[in-house]
Amino acid sequence: MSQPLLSTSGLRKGFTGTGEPAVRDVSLQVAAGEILALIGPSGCGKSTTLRMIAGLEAPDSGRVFLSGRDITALATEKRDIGMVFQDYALFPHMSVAQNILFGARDSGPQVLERLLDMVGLSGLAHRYPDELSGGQQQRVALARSFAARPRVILLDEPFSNLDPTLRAATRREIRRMLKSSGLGVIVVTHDQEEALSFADRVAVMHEGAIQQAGTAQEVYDHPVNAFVAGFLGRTNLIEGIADGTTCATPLGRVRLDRSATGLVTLSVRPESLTLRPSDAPDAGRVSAVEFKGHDLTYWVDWRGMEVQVDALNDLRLHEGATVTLEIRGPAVALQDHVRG
Ligand SMILES: Nc1ncnc2c1ncn2[C@@H]1O[C@H](COP(=O)(O)OP(=O)(O)OP(=O)(O)O)[C@@H](O)[C@H]1O
Repeated sequence: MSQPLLSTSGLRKGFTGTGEPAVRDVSLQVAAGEILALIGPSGCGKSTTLRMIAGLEAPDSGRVFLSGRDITALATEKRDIGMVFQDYALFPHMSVAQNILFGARDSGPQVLERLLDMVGLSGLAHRYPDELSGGQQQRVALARSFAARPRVILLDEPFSNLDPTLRAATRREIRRMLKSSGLGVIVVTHDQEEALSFADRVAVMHEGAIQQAGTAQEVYDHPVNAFVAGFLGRTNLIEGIADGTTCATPLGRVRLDRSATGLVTLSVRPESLTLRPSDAPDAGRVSAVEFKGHDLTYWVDWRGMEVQVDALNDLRLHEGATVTLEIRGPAVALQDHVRG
C-alpha cells in the first residue's frame, strides 16, 4: 500500500472488571479512497477499536496516526475523523437540513444542495427524521458526517437497521458514494457477505486481535487459520500429511496453496469439491441434501468423515446415493493445525 492515510499501531484496551483485554495489539492501515471492513463475531473488539480511532475511548497503549501524524492524544472533534453510528443518532426535533448542517464547516445553501444531492436526498431538506425511511435516515447521517469534511469516515454496522431487500441496493449505492469521495473508510460489521462485497480489504478480528487482513478474495481464498476460514464462509477441515507441495488426505492426494510438511489441516470450501455418482465399493454416501434453489449442498459420509459439497441443481442425487469426491484446484494449508 502507498502511504496509509490512517494507521494504528499496537492498540490495546482492557476494561476494569473483565479478564482478557477487549482489544490486543491492533495494527491496521487504510489508504485514501479505500474501504476497510473490520469484521468478527459479537464481542471481539470491533467497536472498541473504532471508538479508539475516533477518540471516544483512550487506548491503554498503542498509537493512532493520520497521514503519519500522531493523533492519539487529540480530542475527537480535532481529528478530521467522522463517525456514523448504528442508530444514526439524528436529532429528532431538527429537519434534514438542520441535521446535516449541524457541525458543518460551511453551511451555505449550495453546500446543503451538494450534500443532499450526493446522498440522493434532494427535495427532502425540510422533512423530519420520523418522516424518513431507515435508508433515508442513514443517508442523512452520512451527509452530516461528510459536512464536517473529515478525511476518514468510520461506519459502525451501517446497514443493520435496513430490511434485507433494501440492504444490498443501499450497500452498492453507498459504496459508490464513498469511493468517489476519496475518503478513507473503516466499516465495522459482523456480516461476512456484507464485508466481502462492500470493502476493498477486510481485517478479521477474533478475541481482540486481528487474525488476518487482505483483499476480500485473498482472505476468502487463503485463510490463515480455521477461525478465518470458518468465519468467512462454510468450509471442510480435512487433515492430511504434507510433503512440500502436495498432501495425502482421505480424499486422495491434493496440491497445496503453499509449501508445508507433516501433519496439516486443510480448508476445502464446499464449492471446491466435485461429486460424481459411483458404484465403487469404497464410494461415499450422500447422508443429507439441502436444496437451495439454484444450487444445493450435499452432505457426504466419506469413510466416517462428514464432507459438505456444493453442486448445481442439475445433478439430482438423493439421500443414500453413492459418490466419489475430488478436490478441485489447490487446497488451503492452514497455518495452525487443528487437533480433533
Ligand atoms: N464500556 C465497557 N465496559 C466494560 N466492558 C466493555 C465496554 N465496552 C466493551 N466492553 C467489552 O469489550 C469486549 C469488546 O466489545 P466491543 O463492543 O468492542 O465488541 P464488538 O466486536 O463491537 O461486538 P458487537 O458486534 O456485539 O458490537 C466485549 O467483551 C465487551 O463486553
